Amino acid sequence: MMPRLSRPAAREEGLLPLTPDAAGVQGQQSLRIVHLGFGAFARAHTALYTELAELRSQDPSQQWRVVGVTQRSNTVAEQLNPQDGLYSVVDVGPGATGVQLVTCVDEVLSGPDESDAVVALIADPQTRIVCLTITEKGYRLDAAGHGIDCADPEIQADLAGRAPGTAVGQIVRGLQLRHRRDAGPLAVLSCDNLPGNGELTREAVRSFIRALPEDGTEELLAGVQDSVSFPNTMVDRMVPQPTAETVEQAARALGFTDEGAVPGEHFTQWIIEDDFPGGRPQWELAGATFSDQVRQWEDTKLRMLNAGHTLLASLGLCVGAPTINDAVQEEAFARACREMYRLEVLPTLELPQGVDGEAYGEEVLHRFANESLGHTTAKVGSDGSLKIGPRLGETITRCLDRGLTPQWASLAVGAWVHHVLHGREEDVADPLAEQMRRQGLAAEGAESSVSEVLRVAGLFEDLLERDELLRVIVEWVRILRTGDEALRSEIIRRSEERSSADG
Ligand SMILES: NC(=O)c1ccc[n+]([C@@H]2O[C@H](COP(=O)([O-])OP(=O)(O)OC[C@H]3O[C@@H](n4cnc5c(N)ncnc54)[C@H](O)[C@@H]3O)[C@@H](O)[C@H]2O)c1
Ligand SMILES: O=P(O)(O)OC[C@@H](O)[C@@H](O)[C@H](O)[C@H](O)CO
Repeated sequence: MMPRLSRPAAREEGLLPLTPDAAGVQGQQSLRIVHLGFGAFARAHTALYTELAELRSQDPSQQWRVVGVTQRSNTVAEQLNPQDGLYSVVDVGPGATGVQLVTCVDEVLSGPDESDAVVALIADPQTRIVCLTITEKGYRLDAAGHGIDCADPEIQADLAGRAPGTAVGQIVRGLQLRHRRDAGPLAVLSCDNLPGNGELTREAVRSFIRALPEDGTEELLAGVQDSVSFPNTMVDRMVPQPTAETVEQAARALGFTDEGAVPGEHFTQWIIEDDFPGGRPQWELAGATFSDQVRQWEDTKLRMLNAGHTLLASLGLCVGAPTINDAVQEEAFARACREMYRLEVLPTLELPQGVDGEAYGEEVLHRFANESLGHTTAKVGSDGSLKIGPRLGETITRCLDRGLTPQWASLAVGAWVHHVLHGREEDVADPLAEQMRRQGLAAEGAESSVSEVLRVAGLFEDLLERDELLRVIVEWVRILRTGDEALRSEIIRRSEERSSADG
């Protein structure tokens, strides 16, 4: 049997250098990143950038270490802690360069079970950055997205003073303690796929503080204003969930069993606002770009890549395509994606300087076709009630404002609604799944059924007053009801109709 990965074993095999003391590096100051939501993406992207930056840094006086925090299940803690925090990232698909061992993680704490320890770490002066990859739903925002949802029972329990169970609760309790101790400045860095993720996290934190029942909230708000930054950032790397094959690939490369190995496509990008008052790793050495055009990058990525992902995942779920690669191999679905980019997204998008929108779209489609990735339509298509707005809302609004019918973006919405209403119940992964289906199916007629699902999801409420949007979504849902072949032919027919109109 292959031995389990650990620091002593890896050192013995020459995978790790000797300990810092033995290597003679004196006076190192270890600074800390606390990463809330230490799932697959955090390990294959953000922590990997820290690892590579540390490896390439010429500055031995500072060393950055990461403590991961699980939020819901303790699987990652159970995988990484017996390995002394070590794990590997397996590059898969075109351009893959192999397996990278990540050594910068000290430990993984359990958010649910060790909440007080998490708060204490956030408050520790050596902690300079709190990162988040907690998924869209982890922010527990109100329907308008302007702050936390004070009606959420978990938020209420955190506000009432229990050891905090939500990510925003953990951050605020940590900031409270930090403020009392005068522990110095901090950056809170949301790396989730949300537009304006930094601003949105700032608002979540501020609204939580405002809702606290205790005294001293004004002072804390002022402290946050003075010493806590919330940089916006765009993150990009397709990271599917690890499988047994990932563990096997890592084992072949390392000679150890790595229960925490994660896969990722070779492509990776990170654009960040440079606002880290307590310092930061030299992530630029690992390929990150510090830019004042983060908003344009975020919009481009969300409205092109993530919207395309949502379109393909929803269509794939409707026709039984298990992966994004399977979905994009379907000529009709790839066409739908291209048409959405060409006719609806690009004409209404402000691209970052120097980016060619058409080439960006083609590259994204090429990345979707990575057959080694196994990115499932189930995972990408999950939580549609929270993802559709940030990915498709802006495109739909801007098209309607210009008098254009956003029929391809509406196909993504229609396919998702169809899946919610008629997919196998166990396949609809969404916090509102049960309510959307029950109320949607109880409504009389296709139109009411679709608008009921969208209403429960809090999507496009103001836009639905414009008949055009509801009409086109309902049309797609009707086509989807008639079967997969009818759907494919209708997509091809409409795209050809459009091409001949253009030509
Ligand atoms: N996987 C990717 O390709 C990718 C790429 C770019 C950005 N991201 C961002 O990273 C996020 C996580 O993706 P992942 O691949 O790591 O997923 P994952 O399922 O591996 O991990 C999700 C993490 O979020 C936490 N989480 C889930 N629900 C939560 C909740 N209600 N409250 C608090 N925490 C919660 C989990 O505990 C876990 O740590 C995505 O939602 C996205 O915003 C992912
Ligand atoms: O991670 P989610 O669930 O927010 O979205 C699923 C995918 O669209 C997403 O993770 C992409 O793979 C990623 O954004 C690529 O950078």
